Amino acid sequence: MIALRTPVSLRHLVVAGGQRKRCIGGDRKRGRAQRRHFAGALESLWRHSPHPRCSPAPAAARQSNSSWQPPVLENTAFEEYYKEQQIVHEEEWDAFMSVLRKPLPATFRINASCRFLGDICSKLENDFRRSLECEVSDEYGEDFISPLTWYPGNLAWRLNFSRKQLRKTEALESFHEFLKHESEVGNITRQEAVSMVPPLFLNVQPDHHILDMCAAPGSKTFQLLEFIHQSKEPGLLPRALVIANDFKAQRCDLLIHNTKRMCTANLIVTNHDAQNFPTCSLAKDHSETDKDHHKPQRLEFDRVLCDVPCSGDGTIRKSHDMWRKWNSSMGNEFHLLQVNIAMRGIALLKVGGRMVYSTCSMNPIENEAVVAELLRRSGNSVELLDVSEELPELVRRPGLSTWKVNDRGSWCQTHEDVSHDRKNVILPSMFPSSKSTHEGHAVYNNVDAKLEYSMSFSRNFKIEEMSNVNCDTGGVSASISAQNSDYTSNSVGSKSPLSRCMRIVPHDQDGGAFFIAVIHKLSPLNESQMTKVGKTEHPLSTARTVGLQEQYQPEITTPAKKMMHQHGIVSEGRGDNKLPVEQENLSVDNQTSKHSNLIEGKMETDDVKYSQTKSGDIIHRTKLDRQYKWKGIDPVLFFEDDAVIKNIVSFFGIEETFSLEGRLVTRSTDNARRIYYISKSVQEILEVNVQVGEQIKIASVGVKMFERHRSKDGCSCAYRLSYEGLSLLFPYMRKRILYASPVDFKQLLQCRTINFAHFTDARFGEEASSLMPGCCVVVLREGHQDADSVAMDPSTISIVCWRGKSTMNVLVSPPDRKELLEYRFGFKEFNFEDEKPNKDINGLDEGNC
Ligand SMILES: C[S@@+](CC[C@H](N)C(=O)[O-])C[C@H]1O[C@@H](n2cnc3c(N)ncnc32)[C@H](O)[C@@H]1O
Repeated sequence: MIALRTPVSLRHLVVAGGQRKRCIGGDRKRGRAQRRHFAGALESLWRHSPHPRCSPAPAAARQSNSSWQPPVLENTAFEEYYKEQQIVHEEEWDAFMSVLRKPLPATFRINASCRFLGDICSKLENDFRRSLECEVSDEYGEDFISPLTWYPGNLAWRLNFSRKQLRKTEALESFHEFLKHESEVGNITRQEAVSMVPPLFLNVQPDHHILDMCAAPGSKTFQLLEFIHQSKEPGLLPRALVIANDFKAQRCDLLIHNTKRMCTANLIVTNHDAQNFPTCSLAKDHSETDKDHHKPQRLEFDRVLCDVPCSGDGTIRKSHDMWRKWNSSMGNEFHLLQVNIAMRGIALLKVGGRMVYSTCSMNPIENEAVVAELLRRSGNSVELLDVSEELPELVRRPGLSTWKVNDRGSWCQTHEDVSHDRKNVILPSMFPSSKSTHEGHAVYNNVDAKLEYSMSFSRNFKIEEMSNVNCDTGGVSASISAQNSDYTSNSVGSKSPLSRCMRIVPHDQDGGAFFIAVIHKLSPLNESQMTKVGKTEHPLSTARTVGLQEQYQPEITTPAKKMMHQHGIVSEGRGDNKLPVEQENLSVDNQTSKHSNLIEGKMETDDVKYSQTKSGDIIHRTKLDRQYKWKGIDPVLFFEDDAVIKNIVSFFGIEETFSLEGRLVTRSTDNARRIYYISKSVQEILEVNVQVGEQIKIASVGVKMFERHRSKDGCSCAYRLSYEGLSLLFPYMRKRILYASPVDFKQLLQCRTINFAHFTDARFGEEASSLMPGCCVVVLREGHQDADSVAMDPSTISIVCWRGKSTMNVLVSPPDRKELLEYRFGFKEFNFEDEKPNKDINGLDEGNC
């Protein structure tokens, strides 16, 4: 049996009230909005609760805010619009609408490349699936938690309740805590099931260069990173790389924060309008003189994910606001931006490469109309792939072949129906009709529109079942394909094979809605197609469209935003050398983490004069900043200070086989406080970028590997290791390594600081005390005979520590320590919430244990 933790709901109201006191100026407004939001949330919980006891009295919510209104899950315009568009069959309409009003089941994905994959899966199966089942099966059914059958490797799971119910149900508290913690350390990503689909259709390989054009908040980027890191050996990096881009700087911050959990050297986060994502072509004369012919001469990608900004009405089940906001012009407003972004994606795609176009909208103007336009513009350079054999268990429907365009309440079948003064807003490309002169497309003229129509309601159809459909688009000359955008026909159905697009509809699998199309590039775009990509003007400027998107999309909300604030996350390259106030005010915490930069403060110094390059100095850098073309973003600089590198190499005993040349970077205003490590593939891109005059605006790159400290313990190396980069470097380290017994290792994780004399294994205490002060690595000693076998064993557990005057101090964040304690030692009671940060690395000498 379950019971709602009513006090939690009340606590939310109290918190909201409490915030009011603290609010000043504009924040007061936000406080009011938040209270309204909480009241709405309570009411919504009440409405949707499957259990009468889950019903906090709406009166209580009303008391807190007199303007409280129950959420209205209705919108007549929405219903009329989609009925007219026939996005589902008439008989299905009620089922469709009723599912839209139900809470969305919570779903999550396990990180395929995480270290404790087996432990997490077994915990899910044993601790939660079996044991919780008896407790909650009355309410949520026997299968209250089950894997999504279509997701490879049983790595994605679905719950029989929404995220809200998960938060509010007492019996699920430990499960909720588990999900929160695992998300924080990067083992789990809480993501809507349908949103997991597009990356799966990219068929990513370990050597692929991948562009994620509109990437924030980064759940799909994270998936792509998982794919490329799945089969890595300890210390070896894949050849692949991901460039994750987003136009909005604030959303780039979120993207950086979320992808940091992956600790990857193979990621570049960029901040461009995807419509104009740079090509970075090297001049011909340069490529001819370049000896290394394997180096990229132009930025091109094997895979492009084009998950474009959209009206987002496919998320209506979780964004209740959408019911109120939705109007029929939303889809129209995004259409051309989507076409332009996707055309840029096609231009950047290698011949033979795959691009996935996707939206979380149900609107054909943002979906099939965009794909049809891409096919028209690209002519025989691309084909729409039939992927019906891939992910066969995923229930999906074919794309529509007919739709209409609604302009201010009037329906138009063709562009000719559009009133004269609206013709530049309602574009020809929004209509299915086109008189394609394209031979390849002409093949589809034979397809009976009725056949496609009826097929659009059958599930998981096979393209082969369509007798006369042929996807060969070859043999069309460039001059013919250049004429493809001809919209003069009066026919209503599209001539493109749009049934190959995929629509995921909410009532098929009790999820959200999504649209996916997979495009294969057959030959380079010709010049006129390329020019068109650059020249198309939107009746709405990009700024306006982004503004629209802000309006329609839920803001980056609380938990993630709060975390970013707590951890002082900003785009690493943005700003003016200033840390956020919160971060600056943090006194030294002796933890480092992939989630935070908390180690700053006393362990680092700004008064060390640092030479950026062999010849450079601070003045040189300031000049460089002034020259740098991207305002507000710090340039990425290759770290080439030989003296510092030699010192680090010798201090930690880093083997020559670990490539450092050209693989260390820093940011210009960072004063080389942090040094990041990049993969070979990233290095090559950065080199090309330098050669082409910094065309790529880089917000974040690589994995943090070294951080400068300012300890006065007498350490001979100015840098310490970062836990984020440890797994990569450790197999190549020969010095500064200590081996602790399980008892001492566990104690270190629990206490953070231990006096040398207090280790259970006295010999370990002596070894620690005889080590020179400074950063070191403590390895869990278990069954290993020699250093080589330890280093190359992927299951080796090691942590970054600081050997102080008389103590050993752990430099690992609380969530990471919790993870190690739980999965390595089965210790579940570790609660770090109340843990106070240590004030000072020297103060640690008192020792906590
Ligand atoms: C649908 S969301 C992407 C979701 C993301 N792929 C994920 O799975 O987490 C669309 C994103 O596009 C970004 N965006 C909007 N206009 C853009 C543009 N012109 N170029 C690049 N990104 C843009 C928005 O900031 C937003 O983060």
